[in-house]
Amino acid sequence: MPTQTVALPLAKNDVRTARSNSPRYRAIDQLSGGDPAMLDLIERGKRLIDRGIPVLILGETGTGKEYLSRALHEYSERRQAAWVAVNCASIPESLAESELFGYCKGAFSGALPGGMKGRVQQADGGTLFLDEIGDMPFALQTRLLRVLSEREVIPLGAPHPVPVDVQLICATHQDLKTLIAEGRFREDLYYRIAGGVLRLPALRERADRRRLIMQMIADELGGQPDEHVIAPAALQRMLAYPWPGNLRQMHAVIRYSCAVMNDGRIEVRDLPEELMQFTAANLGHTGQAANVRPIVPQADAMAFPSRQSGDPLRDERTRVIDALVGSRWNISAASRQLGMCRASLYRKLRQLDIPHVRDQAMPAYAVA
Ligand SMILES: Nc1ncnc2c1ncn2[C@@H]1O[C@H](COP(=O)(O)OP(=O)(O)OP(=O)(O)O)[C@@H](O)[C@H]1O
Repeated sequence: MPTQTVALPLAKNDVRTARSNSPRYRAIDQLSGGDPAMLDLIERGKRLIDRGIPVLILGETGTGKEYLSRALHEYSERRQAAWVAVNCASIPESLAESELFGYCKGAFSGALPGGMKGRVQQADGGTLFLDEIGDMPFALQTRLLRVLSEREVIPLGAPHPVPVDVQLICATHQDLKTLIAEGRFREDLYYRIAGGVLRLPALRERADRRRLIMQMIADELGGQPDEHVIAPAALQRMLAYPWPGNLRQMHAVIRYSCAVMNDGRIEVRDLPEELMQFTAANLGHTGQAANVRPIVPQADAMAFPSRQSGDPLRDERTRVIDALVGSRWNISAASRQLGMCRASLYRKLRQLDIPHVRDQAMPAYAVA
């Protein structure tokens, strides 16, 4: 199945030129681990895709917009033809027109002798994925609008238009309505590209995080999902973490953890720094608590006096809090996990300034 990505000479940040090294795309039905909003979105996407309706995928960075675009193409009747991705944010304005629409022999000095087919024409019969559409230069928006309404392109220097038939999928993390209000995005183009809008949920809002984590670990290690490959405290931390970088960040964390773990099991110490430093108590400060289901009454993190970095007791305190949160404050289970008796754990709580949950009006910890 042909796949093309833009590798513009001056594009410094088109990360997708690396796709050929790690193209682990998923089929459309594998994009959800059972999250109801995702299941609904997938069903709507499947119904839309072969109707000649342009699809607009919205979502925060790293929520899987490109994966969804690719999966929709693979599901569609156009799957035998090309899926051509263009990152509108990384096209230098001076090259944009020729890259997108192509040019004829001798169109300008420095042009390839035989001319060049533009990306739109390369996607003929298949799918054109315009990523970061909100960053498309205004002048180019006007040209694109014409292509979409006339269903033809005029390569630079060409005497006649060339008909094209593409399924258009656009994506952006930006609020296009705001860009329109600011005069940075054409309203008529918006209505042309937003035939069907699919809004991907942020990872912190998804109810299928546990299954996603297990599936990503299984993919990384090869094999079936298996909860034994991750310690409960490490899993709890991943479930409670707000994932500002969404699936991209989760994937990177899992790759890292699988690379550094010992004895085939991910422990808290195998998590990268941002998760090591994260304790559920941070939720009170990040404002993410609304997306996280509390296991104990919600709380003010100040209830647990925090220790500064460099404090030798800090790591131990984090480890103890994780065990307590992971066991839902079951002291016997937490002490077993920490390898100490119940009396020692109570002593530790006093030594590390961790008030027992029952002694607080509003204890601080939450898990997903
Ligand atoms: N369903 C999935 N399963 C596993 N990993 C995924 C999935 N979706 C996305 N990823 C991971 O997240 C990364 C980002 O995905 P993708 O490029 O589709 O997101 P995006 O929303 O288009 O990002 P951006 O807004 O930055 O362009 C992928 O490279 C992959 O590592």
